[in-house]
Amino acid sequence: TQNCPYHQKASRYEDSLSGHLHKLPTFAEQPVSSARPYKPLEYDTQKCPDIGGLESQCRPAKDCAIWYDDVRTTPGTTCLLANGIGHGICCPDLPINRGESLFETPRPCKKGVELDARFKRIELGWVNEASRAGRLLMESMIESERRLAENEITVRRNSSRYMHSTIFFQSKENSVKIGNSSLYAVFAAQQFVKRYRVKADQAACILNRFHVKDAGIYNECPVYPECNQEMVTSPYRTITGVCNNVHPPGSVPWGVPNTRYQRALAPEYADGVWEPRRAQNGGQLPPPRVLSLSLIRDVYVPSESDTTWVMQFGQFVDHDMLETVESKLVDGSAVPCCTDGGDFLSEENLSHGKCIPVVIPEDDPFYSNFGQRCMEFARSAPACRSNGRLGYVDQMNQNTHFLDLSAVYGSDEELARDLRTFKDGTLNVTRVKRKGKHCIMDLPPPDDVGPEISTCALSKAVTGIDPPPEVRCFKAGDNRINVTPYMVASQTVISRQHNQVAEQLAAMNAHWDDERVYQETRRILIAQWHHIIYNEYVPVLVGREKMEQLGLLPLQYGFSTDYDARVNPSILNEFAAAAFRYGHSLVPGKQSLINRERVNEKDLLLRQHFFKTQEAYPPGNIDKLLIAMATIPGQTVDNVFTEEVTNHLFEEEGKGFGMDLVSLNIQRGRDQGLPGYNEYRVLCGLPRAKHFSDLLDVLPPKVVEKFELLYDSVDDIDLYIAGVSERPAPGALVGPTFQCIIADQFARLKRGDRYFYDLAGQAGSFTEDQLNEIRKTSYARLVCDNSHVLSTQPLIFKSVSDTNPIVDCNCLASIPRMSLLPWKEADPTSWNIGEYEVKWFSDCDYVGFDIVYIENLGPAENCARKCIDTVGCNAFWANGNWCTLKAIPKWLQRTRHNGGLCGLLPGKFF
Ligand code: HEM
Ligand SMILES: [Ca+2]
Repeated sequence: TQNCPYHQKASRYEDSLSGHLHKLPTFAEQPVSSARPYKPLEYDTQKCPDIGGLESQCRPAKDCAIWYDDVRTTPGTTCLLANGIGHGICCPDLPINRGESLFETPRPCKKGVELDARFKRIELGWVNEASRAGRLLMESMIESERRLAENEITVRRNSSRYMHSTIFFQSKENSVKIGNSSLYAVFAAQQFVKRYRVKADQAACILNRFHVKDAGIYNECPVYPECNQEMVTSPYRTITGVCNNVHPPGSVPWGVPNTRYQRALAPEYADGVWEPRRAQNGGQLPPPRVLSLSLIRDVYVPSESDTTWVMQFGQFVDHDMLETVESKLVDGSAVPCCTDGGDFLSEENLSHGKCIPVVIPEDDPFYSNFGQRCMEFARSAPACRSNGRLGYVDQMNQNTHFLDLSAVYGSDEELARDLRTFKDGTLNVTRVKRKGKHCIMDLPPPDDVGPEISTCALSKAVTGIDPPPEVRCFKAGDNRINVTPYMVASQTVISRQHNQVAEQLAAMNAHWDDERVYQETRRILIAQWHHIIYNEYVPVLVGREKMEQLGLLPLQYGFSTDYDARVNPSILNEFAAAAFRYGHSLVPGKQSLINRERVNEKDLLLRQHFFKTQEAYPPGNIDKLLIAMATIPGQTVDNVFTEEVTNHLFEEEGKGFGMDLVSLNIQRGRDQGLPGYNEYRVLCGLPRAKHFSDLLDVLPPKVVEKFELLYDSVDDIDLYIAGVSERPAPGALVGPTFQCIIADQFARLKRGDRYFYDLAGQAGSFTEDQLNEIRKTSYARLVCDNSHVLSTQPLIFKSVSDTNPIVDCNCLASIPRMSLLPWKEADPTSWNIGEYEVKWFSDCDYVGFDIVYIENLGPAENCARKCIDTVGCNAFWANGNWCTLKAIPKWLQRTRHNGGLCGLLPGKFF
């Protein structure tokens, strides 16, 4: 029907398939295996201007994403594709990647640091003693946790702390176990440095000499399977990412869940082990909340070229790459770090060490209205000592580090199974019944945890109506899917895409079972995901030149050979705790519903919609959220944040205040041991600042002024606050320091991923035809194909402009769609007309071979008759094995579904 184009769309891959088989391909369904190198199509008669001295050609917009800034400022770069039917953009070929070297892994013994003479020889006895003391501390920690419970100091359901810890940082049982048991080694190391007065910058070097086992310290690291031949040669990545990097037996594999973040720089813990950093003068650093208050709030600084999708896609990618394990009580519940009334816990109860609450100043212009002095903050959990030696704390990632859509498929086998239907390779969904004239499509499946985590509906107090009973939290590969309505909409698009591709693959390859369809679909989706990230998203974030420098540019044709088994793909601690949180500066205070006429129907105030999924259900709302993200300008990365996250993060209904995300970010950086901003300037090639005024090269004067006021030394400045405040680097969304950290990370995720989508000669490599189809992917196309937005601009991260105008989703010239035809596999059980070699077996022993002719004889009976008349039928393919098959009826069965195609065996039998 007219109102429901989706039903017509559902068969789109078949359409393009039949197009290939029966008629000449239209311009839009360009033949599989597009030209190489990029050859302008004949109809592109228009002359394109030179761009930056380079010759340019008219292409679909997605092939110009990386040039967009240049294109926008060069006149005459809009062009017509396909005999004037589709809108295109003129841009040059991409430059050749350079692929410069990545950050070096820091070593336990710092260059230039002399060990004190008394540490030249240390006996194991010292460590044993420290280990005993550490064990006592551990016992006392467990004791104080018991006291907390006795005194009924717990995290109250529905409080913002509950949302932060139990819902946002939902930790899996084994992650909590690893985190808690790893504390033995942490306490032992802390006791050691304390007792023997080891200087912080020597601690790692000295501790590294001791094996935890020798010191009698409990250390439980998960045991990983060895990589067998099947894992090494599988075309599909494992769900956990294990054996992506083929690890030597007994070692800890890279990139798998519950392994540590790596570091670009050695940490700066005050004690060299786990104590948060202190100021250079030995005193306290400025309280995070004071720094946060120095930021500018709620001044809307719209981006002149980006859409809100840049923010939202970033968060989605973030949820693929990482989720830090937060410390939990030994029983797995949230750690309370303040009283429910917002005061500090008394000394006695504080002693368990998992907390470093954020101090709220007495005169806080906001929180003082609510009598709040203490903001909850539990430390990130320590990772196990995977190298078996003592040392400083590293934090751990609960997700697969790889870009593998783990936010959709799950990072562990159990969850991955829960998300599947095990029918036709599809994922579970919520089917919303059809109401009214809207076409309602599937939503992600409900989380079946039950009412314990039932904060997903807005109460009557906010909406004036009782929450409808069907409202549930959604379930996905990452638990943070429910964090905002935009996030739900983003995940919805990908889960619909999975099911569409699966449906088409299954139809095309009837002989594939559920597992095969699921894995092939997952492989295609992850490849599309990679292409969007490196072709559309990373360019916006770090700019073309930085991409070229680090080898991040996607190829226009052919294969890459960039995989390097020595590159550790793991997420950098600096990336997780600071750089990739750049996105918080882009978060808008409201999310909106905008209809197809581009009329804003409704604003959702963020504070009311954290972990509320109610708005995802009404028919058409997902579309309206998707349109809003493509329509509303994004923001700039700067020191301007919305109050919705700096005062009202995870606000409990009716309280009037929530948490402050900027304070959490700064505190998290200290919690995870990040050195100061100045160190990262040096790492990233900026001069080390000696005075505050040296910061003016990349920071605005107003910011430098504030830093000078608040920090005692330039070396004290926290990475996060300075990083977001930097002026954007040329061509980039972020400043040079975040740009350098983010680019290094995306280079690792490319070079260190054996299943990266454009690699040649790897187990997971695509054929060239397949790869060229994947390259047709754009984010706009995925949004178009999995919603009813009906029209959009082709570069969805970029605002609508003359160069990037809104086009109809059906316009395949402007927003191409990949064809799945190269995934059509010859089905050995469904014969096509032609000649086949048949192996002969006598009771399954090989006796020889013959040629079989398949021809079309009409109905199956004819076939059987001819068989008997001419040659007789003796053997055929069954269940994937060549075997004798003497009975004619089975032969009939095999031919029947082929509508009269029949195998004829000339002459020779046994
Ligand atoms: C409404 C939008 C968002 C909300 C409510 C939100 C909320 C949060 C919260 C509460 C944390 C944990 C803070 C802590 O205790 O350390 C966090 C961490 C983080 N956020 Fe966001 N965020 C949002 C958007 C974004 C965006 C747009 C990006 C990136 C483009 C992003 C990247 C990150 C990263 C990388 C972390 C670290 C996560 C971890 O270590 O597990 N966030 N966010
Ligand atoms: Ca992942």
